[in-house]
Formats: sequence, C-alpha cells, structure tokens
Amino acid sequence: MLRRKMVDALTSQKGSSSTGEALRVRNVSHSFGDTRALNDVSLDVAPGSFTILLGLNGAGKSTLFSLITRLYDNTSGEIHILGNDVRRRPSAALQRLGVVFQSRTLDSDLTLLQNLTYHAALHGFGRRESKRRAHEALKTVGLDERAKEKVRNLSGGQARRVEIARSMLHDPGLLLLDEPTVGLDIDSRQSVISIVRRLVNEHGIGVLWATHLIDEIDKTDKIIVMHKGRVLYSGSVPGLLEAGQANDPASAFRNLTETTRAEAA
Ligand SMILES: Nc1ncnc2c1ncn2[C@@H]1O[C@H](COP(=O)(O)OP(=O)(O)OP(=O)(O)O)[C@@H](O)[C@H]1O
Repeated sequence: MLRRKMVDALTSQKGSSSTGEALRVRNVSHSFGDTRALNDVSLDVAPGSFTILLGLNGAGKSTLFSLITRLYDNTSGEIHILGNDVRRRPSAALQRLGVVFQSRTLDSDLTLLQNLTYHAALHGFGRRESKRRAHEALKTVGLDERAKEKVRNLSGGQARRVEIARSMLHDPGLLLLDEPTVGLDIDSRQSVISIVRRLVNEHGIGVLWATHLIDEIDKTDKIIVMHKGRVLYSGSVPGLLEAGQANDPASAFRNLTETTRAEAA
C-alpha cells in the first residue's frame, strides 16, 4: 500500500514537471446527441496566470468545466490538472482543483463559518484545522468579521466571495470559475475579480475564468476565445487584437466570431 502511494507520488511529480501547466486540455470533443458541444478543444492554463475563457452563450464553456471536474467523462482527448490525468488519476487531479460554479451553492441557513468548516471537513481536515482554514480563507476575501452571520444576510457579491473562499480551503493549484460575476452590480463585480487576481499574483494559482463579459479582460490576461465548441484564439490581448484585426477586444472578438459564422454559412 505504502509502496503504491510512493509510486503514485513519484508519477504525480513526474507528470507535473512533464507538462508544467495548471491545466492542460488536448483534443477534447463532447456531444449531446446530435449537438457537438465541444469540437477538438485544446488549451492550457499556466500556474500564476489569469486566463479568460471568452464565449457567447452556447460556446461550450460549461460543458468544458463539466469535463474538467469529471461531472462528465471525457471519452476523447486528455485533460491534465497539475500533471495528473483526470481519467487515470482522478483523485490526485481533483485534489488540486477548486471550483466556483455558475449557480449559488451555499447553505443560506448556516453561518459563513459553518459553510466553510463543513466543506473543509469534506476535504478531510480535522475540526480545529477546518476552522483555522475557514477563518484564513474568509480573511482573504475580506469577510472574516462576518464569519458568524448567516449567509442569507449577505449580498450577492459577498456570497460569491464566500464561495471563492470555500474553493480555496484546500490550497488548490487550479481554480475554475464559471461566469462568477453574472447578476452582480458593477462594484461587486470589481471586488470579486480583484480578489481572484490577487490570488493569482500572491498564491501563484492558475485561474480559468469563463465569461461572456468582454470588459472583464485586463491587458495582462491570457485569452481563450471559444465559439460553437471550438477554440478560435488562444494567447495574449495584443495577439487577440492582431488576430481579430481590431483596436479593442470587443471588436476583435466580434470579427473573429463573425468570420467563423460567415465561413460556416
Ligand atoms: N445537458 C445538455 N443536453 C443537451 N445539450 C446540451 C446540454 N448542455 C449543453 N448543451 C448544448 O451544448 C452546447 C454548449 O453549451 P454550454 O452550456 O456548454 O455553453 P456555455 O458556453 O456554457 O453557454 P452558457 O453561458 O449559456 O452556459 C449548446 O449548444 C447547448 O445547448
């Protein structure tokens, strides 16, 4: 048993260094009946990078997240989280993954602290360590002073911040956020996005931030444009402007996706 664990640990380290990426997706396709939701998708998220997955409704963002988190099984291609293949080594891969889903998933009748300690316990931490981690995570998102309040008293933006704190309890190396600012006012959106940018800069986490809101792009971000299940562009913001032959990201995005629409017609 111990030997098996050592072999696992060694192959895990080997896997990490062989790809060097927080997330590596290669040639992944997925269909729902006749609908091809993902078509030969390949992309990377580097450690310490804020990567925006930009796509309109129906682009395939949520389907990709469902494959990375193993809600769906990927029957084609490969997905690696910090060097661990999610099919061959699911527990090692998912151990390093934090997720903030599109829909709200906190228990509003519990306090912030109870929500987080409960979740930390699910990760296998003891009572005292769960509490310590919960307070630390709440501090990171600026809500530790409200630890003993019920979640139902929070605004939408504050609840999102608690979900981000929850996703960080087990020190993930990769964080996925699926349209995390939808429905928030402009100040709350700003607060949520700057907290996550800080996590990238201070903790070196690789972040994949799915959105259709182009104004969430910062000039230092890495951008992946998805459209109708395909990756149309992957790279820097200046590279996006060049690929889309435009002076701003919104026009570049429109030019890229409209070209694809015209080609498909
Ligand atoms: N469970 C499902 N059953 C059938 N079709 C689905 C299912 N989930 C997604 N699809 C289809 O797959 C395609 C990609 O959808 P997906 O939800 O992944 O896109 P998205 O970029 O996340 O969009 P949204 O922002 O609207 O969630 C769409 O055509 C969608 O209708």
